Amino acid sequence: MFIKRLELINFRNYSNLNIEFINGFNILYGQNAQGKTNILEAINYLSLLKSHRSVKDKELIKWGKGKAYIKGVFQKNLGDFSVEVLISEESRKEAKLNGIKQNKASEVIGNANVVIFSPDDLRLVKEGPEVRRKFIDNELNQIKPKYQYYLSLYNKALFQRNNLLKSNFDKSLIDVYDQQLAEYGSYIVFHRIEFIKKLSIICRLFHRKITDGKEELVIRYKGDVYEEDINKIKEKLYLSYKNSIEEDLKKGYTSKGPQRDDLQIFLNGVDAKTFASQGQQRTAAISLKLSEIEIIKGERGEYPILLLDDVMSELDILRQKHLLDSLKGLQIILTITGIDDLGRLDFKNKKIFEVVDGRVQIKEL
Ligand SMILES: Nc1ncnc2c1ncn2[C@@H]1O[C@H](COP(=O)(O)OP(=O)(O)OP(=O)(O)O)[C@@H](O)[C@H]1O
Repeated sequence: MFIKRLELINFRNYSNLNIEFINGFNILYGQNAQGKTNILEAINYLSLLKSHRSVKDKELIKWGKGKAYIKGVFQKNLGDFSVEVLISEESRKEAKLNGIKQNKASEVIGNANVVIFSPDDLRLVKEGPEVRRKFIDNELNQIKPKYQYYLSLYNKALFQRNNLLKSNFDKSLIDVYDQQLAEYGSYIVFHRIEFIKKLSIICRLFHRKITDGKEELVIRYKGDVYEEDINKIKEKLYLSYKNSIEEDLKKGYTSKGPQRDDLQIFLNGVDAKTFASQGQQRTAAISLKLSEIEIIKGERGEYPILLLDDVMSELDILRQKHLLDSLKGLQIILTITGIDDLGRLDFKNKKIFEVVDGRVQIKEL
């Protein structure tokens, strides 16, 4: 799949942008704070209907304006399709697929498949569990259209249960939330386990290739409940909320459930978070991200669009080469700040855009 055209009106620092990409290697080049990441953010928004930067929709609207508009025209094997979103200060966002307004976000999410790789992802192994949960959730949001819906229902119920724990509450109400959390949580845990199983096989192979067979990467789901059957997950989750009520009352928050899940990562048999070098951790992160691309290909039958946000500068030459060698055949949209970096990116089919203060022009080298 690839994006042919992107149109932005009053999105971040863009008043009006119309940009045509090639099905190859697209380079957004420019100094800091010019609007390179904003373009990647807009493309990613068309895939997930939310920003990858954990910001509220309103922050995406150009300062002083009331609405922001994003449109992307994509091409996949079966033909072209478009996704449009209108984000407004006052009302709910409106999304269209092929020009037709959709009432359910799940009808729009995941049509455009995008993998975004930013310097934060290079810290996937090193950072706390929330980064790894986000990695898993973003992937599942794309391949399971209902996942984001269940996740938001879960988070709402969790927020209400936590509020109840902190207040003078009627104890019987807690059970209502325990049932809701078990219902929504079982969907989340079931799909996370299934995804991590697939991911573990693919990333092991990738990692062997990237490290010339020197390192063995093993990943494992770490959660309160591990079962294959969704009903068993539901039963066990329900029991874990029930059994932890005394502890939760003391703590003032819900101590069990998928909001605490993690991904354990081992390199040659030892915990990579604690024992691996920074370079090894980064390489493992690359293997995980590359596997994400393969999983989307497996589910959707086509490669996703790959957005690389300033990751090249954080990798040494050898890792840059391994990364780029693994990416042939994908549409890549990449941001860089240094013009010198361009020489190192040895791609034939490329288009270079210079980004200056919310304006983009094609650059011939
Ligand atoms: N809602 C908004 N309205 C107008 N301008 C905005 C808005 N949000 C962010 N900006 C501006 O967008 C610019 C940042 O753009 P972006 O994050 O894309 O930078 P970048 O070119 O990727 O830079 P870097 O190389 O530092 O990552 C900043 O100048 C910021 O002030």
